This record gives sequence, structure tokens and C-alpha cells, in this order.
Amino acid sequence: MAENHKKAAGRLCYLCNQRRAALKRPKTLEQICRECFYEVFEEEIHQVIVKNQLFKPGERIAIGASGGKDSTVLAYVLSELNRRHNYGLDLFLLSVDEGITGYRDDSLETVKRNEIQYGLPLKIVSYKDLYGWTMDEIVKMIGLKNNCTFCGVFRRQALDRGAALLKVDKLVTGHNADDIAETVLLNILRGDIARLSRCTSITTGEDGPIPRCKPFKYTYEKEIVMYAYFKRLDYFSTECIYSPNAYRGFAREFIKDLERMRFTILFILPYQHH
Ligand SMILES: Nc1ncnc2c1ncn2[C@@H]1O[C@H](COP(=O)(O)OP(=O)(O)OP(=O)(O)O)[C@@H](O)[C@H]1O
Repeated sequence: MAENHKKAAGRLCYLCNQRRAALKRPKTLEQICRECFYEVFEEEIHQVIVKNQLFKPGERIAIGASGGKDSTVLAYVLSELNRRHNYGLDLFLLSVDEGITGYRDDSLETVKRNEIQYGLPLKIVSYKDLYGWTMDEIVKMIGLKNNCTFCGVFRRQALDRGAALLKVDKLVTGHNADDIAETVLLNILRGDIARLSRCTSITTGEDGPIPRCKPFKYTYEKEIVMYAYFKRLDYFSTECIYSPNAYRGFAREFIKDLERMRFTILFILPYQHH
């Protein structure tokens, strides 16, 4: 971040040619000012929403809010765009409390502050209430093997239950281009053709209880972090204490290495179509 910042300082913004450049934009490598960065970042997400017809006026939308950078930026940007472009959406924050002491309890405090900061009603559903078990208790029983698989299945269902309680039409999540590139690579390595064809769709689950969509499908993680940093958004940045997640970590490092070698894989993978 500081490095990007230093390199850009001293020049005029490539886009407005008036203000000093404050950063080098990861997606285009242009040196631009903060104001232009906010504008292009938000406008690109607006275009993704419009082109893919993600929402209809009057819809109730739940934002899967973990308190992390992606969903915090998503909540902030969606509420801004909803006002600016009159989408006519009723937005809600929906959080799942997995019952992980020292991780989810702290990140939920962030979401509770976001509820006030962004004026979005918050609903929290917990594994304890839904299933009678917290992840702390499950890990005590089964250890650290396969715990992420359990947690992923439970979270998926908990989000569906929460969405039903809120009576929303859709659920949006903060999955970004980096997450999707990793998932594409993992599905290739696993030879999972069915998931490979599904994982790049911007909207999924249209035949299930609640459609889900990913407005950040084309947004780079680095840009989300920069946006949160420059806007001083309130988010929680600790990794889950139970998820070493070696397999996904390997995919992430591999993609980063390819990017360093100037392969534009991050840009290409989320565009894969079936
Ligand atoms: N406990 C939760 N409650 C509600 N939504 C969640 C929860 N965990 C994850 N999500 C949703 O799923 C998306 C992807 O989750 P993942 O665990 O991969 O986190 P991430 O990429 O670090 O995102 P974030 O920065 O938002 O935590 C999040 O952006 C969020 O929309």
C-alpha cells in the first residue's frame, strides 16, 4: 500500500489531470487521484449491476456481512449506489455467528457498528440457535480436520435460513475476482467439471430457496483493500483461527506468482464461461 502510494505521489492524475495522483491502480496500472479512484471503482460495480440485471426495483436484498473487508466495502458501496442511482432496493445486513471465540465475536462487533454507520438493519443467525452447536464445540469434538467443510455447509444453510427470516429476494456476497480465480483453479485441479462451470456465474441458486449474486466478480481484492483503506471503513481483518486452509492458500500463492510473472490470470479466470 505505502509503496503504491509513494510511486504515484508527485504526478498528476492520469484521469482528471488536475489533482495529484495518490495511487497506482492495480487493475489498469494508471496513476490516479483518490477521487477518481472512488469514482471508477464505484462506477465499474454499478455497470456490473446494470449489465447483469442483478436487481429489480423494490427488491429486498440481504448482504452477507462477515465484518471483513469485502463484505464491508460491499455494504458501503451498495448503499451508496442504491441512493445515487435510485435502485429502489431495501438493503439488510445478514450475519452468521458460527460461534468462534476470538474471531467471530469480534468481527460481529464490527458489523454492529456498520449497522449504525450505514443505517442498514442487521439480522444475526447463529449455529448455536439453528443447530445446537457452536464451531468451538464442534472443533473440540472433531479437531481441526474437515472442520472447514462442516462450517461451509452450515454457513450456506444458515444464510438461507436468515434470508428466509428477512424475507429477502436475493443474497449478495463479497466474493471478488481473486476468490473466483482461486475457485476456478481449485476446481480444475480437483477435476470438478460441474462446479467449474457454476463457479464463475455472477448469479447462482436461481432454482434454490434464494438466489445469490456476486457484484464484486470483476473487482480485484487489492482495489477493495485500497478503497477500504482510503475511505477509512471500519472492518475486521483477522483470519479465522480454525482455517489454515492449505489447499486454497496454495491456489492463492500460485495465482500471485503467475501475476508477478505478468500473466493476467486474475483478469481472465472470472470471465470463464460454460
Ligand atoms: N459469517 C458470515 N456471515 C455472513 N456472511 C458471510 C459470513 N462469512 C462469509 N460471508 C459472506 O461470504 C463472502 C466470502 O466469504 P469468505 O469467508 O471467503 O471471506 P472473505 O473473502 O475474507 O470476505 P470478507 O472480507 O467479507 O470476510 C463474504 O464476503 C460474505 O459476503
